[in-house]
Amino acid sequence: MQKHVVAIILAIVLWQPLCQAQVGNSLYQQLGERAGINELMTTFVLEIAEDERVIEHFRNVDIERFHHMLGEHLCELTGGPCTYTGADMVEVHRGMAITRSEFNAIVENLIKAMEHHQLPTATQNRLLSTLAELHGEIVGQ
Ligand code: HEM
Repeated sequence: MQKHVVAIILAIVLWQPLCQAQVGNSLYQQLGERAGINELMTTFVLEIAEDERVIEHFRNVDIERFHHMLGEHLCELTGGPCTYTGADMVEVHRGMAITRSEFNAIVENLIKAMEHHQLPTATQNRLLSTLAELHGEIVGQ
């Protein structure tokens, strides 16, 4: 009996730092911090540029600013040490009448970019679910 108690206490003591390490492992870190996000956004923007389904929206966009703002936004959103200085999501997408299919096309582009950078599936899913929460602020505005 005493052996079991010791084993349980040992398991708890050993398990705790493991759990704490996971909490510290932010999505920002999993994406490779600012440099990783920057590279991911470069590939993402290139994917968008080749996508006939959405390219019309980006015809007159300052791509350099767009790329920078995307990175800043993602950095803040994933727990990184950044302050997003761009426009509010509803405000910037207002009047674009973005459809669900267009939103899905953008998500597909992001998945392609994440695959290109060989991000683990768990990291990809974490990012996708974070962005899915923005759906209502972007589609149909
Ligand atoms: C989760 C999905 C999305 C996120 C997180 C997102 C985020 C952003 C961010 C951070 C900006 C920069 C704002 C600024 O310059 O101040 C932006 C701009 C823009 N977004 Fe999105 N966006 C998303 C989906 C979409 C979709 C689906 C489309 C169209 C198919 C789209 C079209 C645009 C365009 C055209 C701009 C440039 C606006 C301009 O500079 O005038 N976005 N978006």
